[in-house]
Amino acid sequence: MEADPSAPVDLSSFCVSEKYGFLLTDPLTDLPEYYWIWMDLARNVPHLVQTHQLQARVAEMPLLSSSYLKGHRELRLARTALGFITMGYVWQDGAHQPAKVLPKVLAVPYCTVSKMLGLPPILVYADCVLANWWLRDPGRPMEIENIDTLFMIQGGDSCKGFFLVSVLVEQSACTGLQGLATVMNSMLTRDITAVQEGLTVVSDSIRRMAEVFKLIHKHVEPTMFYNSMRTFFMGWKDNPALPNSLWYEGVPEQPPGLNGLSAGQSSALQCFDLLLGVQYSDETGRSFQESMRAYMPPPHRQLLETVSSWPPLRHFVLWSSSQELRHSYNSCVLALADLRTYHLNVTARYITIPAGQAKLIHCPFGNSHARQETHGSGGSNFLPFLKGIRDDTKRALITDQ
Ligand code: HEM
Repeated sequence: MEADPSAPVDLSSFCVSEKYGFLLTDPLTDLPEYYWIWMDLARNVPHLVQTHQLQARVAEMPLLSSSYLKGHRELRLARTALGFITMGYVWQDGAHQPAKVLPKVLAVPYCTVSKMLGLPPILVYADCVLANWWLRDPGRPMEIENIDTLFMIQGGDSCKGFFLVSVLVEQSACTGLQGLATVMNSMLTRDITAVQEGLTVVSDSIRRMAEVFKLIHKHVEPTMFYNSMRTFFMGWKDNPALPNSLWYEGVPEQPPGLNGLSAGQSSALQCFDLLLGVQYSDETGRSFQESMRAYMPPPHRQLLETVSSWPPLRHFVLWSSSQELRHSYNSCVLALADLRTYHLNVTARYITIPAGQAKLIHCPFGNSHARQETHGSGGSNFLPFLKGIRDDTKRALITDQ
């Protein structure tokens, strides 16, 4: 879809809903009976991995046709189920002993469904967060006690907590996306007051995201995150444990090496960066952020392209000479920088500190942990990357000089 900056932005055309933002609206919880085996294995991944049975159970699976899947939500549920089975299958025996071949019964339908959705055949944020939730009581608000996951990986309640807190952070971004559309559309009509109001909505939403993010401390235990969950998030791009990537059996066109799961695959912060004109100064950081877009659903990717091709907000703020508008813009930039500072502190608690403890107890995984200390599951050398991107955010502030 080509961006047309003379026409107003309509978020629904990018599969962004008023109520749920980038989250999939009302994900289905079950597939047609024909696919019961996928759902059965996917729902039981933690137990089957724990007992080292998943690979054997996959080997017994029949090769199912994807052609009975109807509509977007069935495809998303099928993809999410196959994604959880795949991660469990590859990492069942630990970070040091991954499966090198994904068998045909899994690889073929997974690649087919992924192609239909325009996503790579690996578990991404759009699966395990955006499409992996349901409301226990649809009449009650979306709070952590009232939502649940469809699928999990190792890590018990911490895994559930990690996915659900991310769901709630995404939901908090929802009003910010409405604000973003207001800002973009009001720039077209040069309505300074409406741009300012839109920016206030965006910064309130980013602050709310940061507030909700704090729930992570209550619901995710650092050692569980570091020792149990992260292995299952790892991908097969530049991963020394899989030097030849993963072979998708029976698939004529082999996918390239694929990055592991990262919340960097969320479109929300990238959307706000593009709106505010945050420039990634470091080449590695820039290419990481850009590469993450291939792991986002195509309509969300298109929204990012549209925001990036819009007339720049920073120029508009400078052109307006309005102190109030400049203040609202700067307040938004600061809210985003604060969220990133908070996120950095979270990575210290969940990666740096447990990594130090693993070293002290002579972790048997040896080298595979050496990489896990410095690299995020998405594959970035995360500390300089996250610090750099936080500093880039601050640099977007409009000062008097
Ligand atoms: C235990 C909690 C978390 C940890 C340890 C963590 C860790 C990381 C790491 C290591 C990266 C670097 C990229 C990579 O290689 O994966 C990253 C990036 C990122 N994470 Fe998290 N993360 C956590 C939770 C979250 C949550 C809940 C969100 C929001 C939904 C989030 C949003 C992001 C974003 C947007 C990036 C890309 C960098 C940026 O735009 O600032 N993270 N995270």
